[in-house]
Amino acid sequence: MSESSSVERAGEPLDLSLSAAELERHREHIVAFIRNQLDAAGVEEAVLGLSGGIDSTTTAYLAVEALGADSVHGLVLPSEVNRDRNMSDAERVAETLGISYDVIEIEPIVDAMLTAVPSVNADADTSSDPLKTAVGNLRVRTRAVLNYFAANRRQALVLGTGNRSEALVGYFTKYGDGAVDCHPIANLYKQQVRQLAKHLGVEDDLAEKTASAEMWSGQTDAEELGVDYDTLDSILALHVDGPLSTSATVRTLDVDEDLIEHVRELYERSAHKRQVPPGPEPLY
Ligand SMILES: Nc1ncnc2c1ncn2[C@@H]1O[C@H](COP(=O)(O)OP(=O)(O)OC[C@H]2O[C@@H]([n+]3cccc(C(=O)O)c3)[C@H](O)[C@@H]2O)[C@@H](O)[C@H]1O
Ligand SMILES: Nc1ncnc2c1ncn2[C@@H]1O[C@H](COP(=O)(O)OP(=O)(O)OP(=O)(O)O)[C@@H](O)[C@H]1O
Ligand SMILES: [Mg+2]
Repeated sequence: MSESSSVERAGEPLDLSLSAAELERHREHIVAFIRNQLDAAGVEEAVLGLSGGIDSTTTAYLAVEALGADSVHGLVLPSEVNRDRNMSDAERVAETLGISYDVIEIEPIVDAMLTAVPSVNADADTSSDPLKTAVGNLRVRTRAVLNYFAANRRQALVLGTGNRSEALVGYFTKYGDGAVDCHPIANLYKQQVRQLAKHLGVEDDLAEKTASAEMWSGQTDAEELGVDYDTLDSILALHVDGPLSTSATVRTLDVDEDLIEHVRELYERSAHKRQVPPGPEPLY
């Protein structure tokens, strides 16, 4: 990766866009998937976290199509680092869809946990790694606890919002936003999620919003990953999911070889997040 820019971009990203007919097939396939997941679990409701971002918005639209508005419940869970605009967008999504939702401030819960940890004092500098990531992940895992409390209470499943791009590079918190019962949009690369969102009627300002995990102020996915999603998706499709060699991927996308290696390393290092936690072989 070059030193000059913190976000690498391909000269010629791959066009992964789906045709209208393909988008319609994905829509039907995912809607059927959600219904099947609930049927198999013997429950009638689903809950999901609403962040105002495109992954949760798209998943919420699909869930309402699958189950009806009365069977979907949203959790809007602001922390001190969430932008107000994103939280009001999350509420806008719930209101547009006509689903019930709770707004629960998570910072007091996070603060209580940090206060309870002896080695983290109240004045600790949480703005630099590794504490910054640890606290960010604590916020994400606090949301998972609240999502499961809602699911237990309502006899519901927790819908995840992970897409294919995030899953392949491990860009999620293990047992945080990864702690869910199923991921309806798991087959779609990030740019295809945006496309499906527009196809479903999600407003453009939501569909085109810059992706952010909002684990700390000012975080964007592209800056942290070191690559923008169109480029990341292209490398994943050609080289990680697909058969192209490093050099062929470099030529096709007009990117540095270092960037391909960076993405492959993210993929390999995050294998543990895509697996069930292992134990030793049985001993007889
Ligand atoms: N090889 C290995 N085998 C088994 N387990 C391994 C392991 N390496 C680490 N681990 C375990 O995994 C932990 C690290 O994983 P984890 O706790 O997830 O932490 P980590 O991967 O360091 O951080 C989460 C990343 O996901 C991003 N994120 C999180 C949430 C949402 C979004 C979003 O897009 O919205 C993005 C976040 O910005 C950050 O870059 C280690 O502390 C260790 O417990
Ligand atoms: N403040 C929040 N309140 C409730 N749920 C949240 C909040 N922040 C994140 N989440 C949950 O965690 C998921 C993962 O966050 P992520 O940022 O990857 O997705 P997104 O916000 O929907 O889309 P984008 O990646 O484009 O920002 C969200 O889809 C949502 O379900
Ligand atoms: Mg987000």
